[in-house]
Amino acid sequence: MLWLDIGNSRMKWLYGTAADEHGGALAYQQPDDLQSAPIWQAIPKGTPVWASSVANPSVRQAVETAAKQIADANVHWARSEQERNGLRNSYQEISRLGVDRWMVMLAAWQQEQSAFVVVDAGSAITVDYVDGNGQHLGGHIVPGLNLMTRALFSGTANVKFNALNWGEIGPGKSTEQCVHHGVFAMATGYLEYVLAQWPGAREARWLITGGDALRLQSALSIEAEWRPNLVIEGLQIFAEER
Ligand SMILES: Nc1ncnc2c1ncn2[C@@H]1O[C@H](COP(=O)(O)OP(=O)(O)O)[C@@H](O)[C@H]1O
Ligand SMILES: CC(C)(COP(=O)(O)O)[C@@H](O)C(=O)NCCC(=O)O
Ligand SMILES: [K+]
Repeated sequence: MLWLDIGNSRMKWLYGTAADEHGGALAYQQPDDLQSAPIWQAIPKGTPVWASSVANPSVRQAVETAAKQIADANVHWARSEQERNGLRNSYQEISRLGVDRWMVMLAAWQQEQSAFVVVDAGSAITVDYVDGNGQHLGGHIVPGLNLMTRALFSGTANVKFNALNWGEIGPGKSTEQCVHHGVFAMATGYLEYVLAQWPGAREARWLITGGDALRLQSALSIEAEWRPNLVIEGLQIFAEER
């Protein structure tokens, strides 16, 4: 089985048999970039593929084409649901909830069976709160570290630079430092706000995933369990019983 987690910045994969398990990630600009992922050449022809995607339909199309042409494989797409295994979606319009958010909640709920907050720090930072009965209480969507930085780059004339270096929040003494420290303070300060203001959040278990998870985890005042493959773990639950 090949498992794919397709976000707005990167495709992450896990190919698994007990004897042979490997994972990887590829950042993409254009949908077709994903056709060059090395995983397509690495899997046996006809391998079943399960995927969660929050990218646009042309990305889905590119993935289906690569799977078919290179690996003769069909792709099964996960979707958000009203209820599964006692976990209940709070959205009125079920399918509007990002499927990656549903996947991480499924994985977290299976493990915890008690109240949890799950943070997915990718292109966007999503935070979802589930109570001890499996009821999704709702969540937040805010821009991630990269997106916040790019918003500054695109909306100002003199704030532009390359290397990205997160982790500090003190006063900066260069454009790079001022942006890095400030944006990191926004993200961590925001999460501390959720922790302090959502009733019961401090008593809940916290889990964190996504490309910026480790950086944020180390800055949080609450212990959040780092689970790098949480979307794929949810996908495996989704694929189990249909
Ligand atoms: N090679 C990379 N390309 C893009 N983002 C990266 C890369 N390595 C780490 N990141 C960080 O990961 C974040 C994106 O996380 P990820 O979980 O891959 O996003 P998404 O699921 O939205 O595709 C960015 O904010 C960035 O800081
Ligand atoms: C919020 C998201 C953009 C996060 O995507 P990501 O950062 O993982 O690329 C994605 O879950 C999404 O497109 N959600 C749909 C809107 C919603 O969940 O309400
Ligand atoms: K996310």
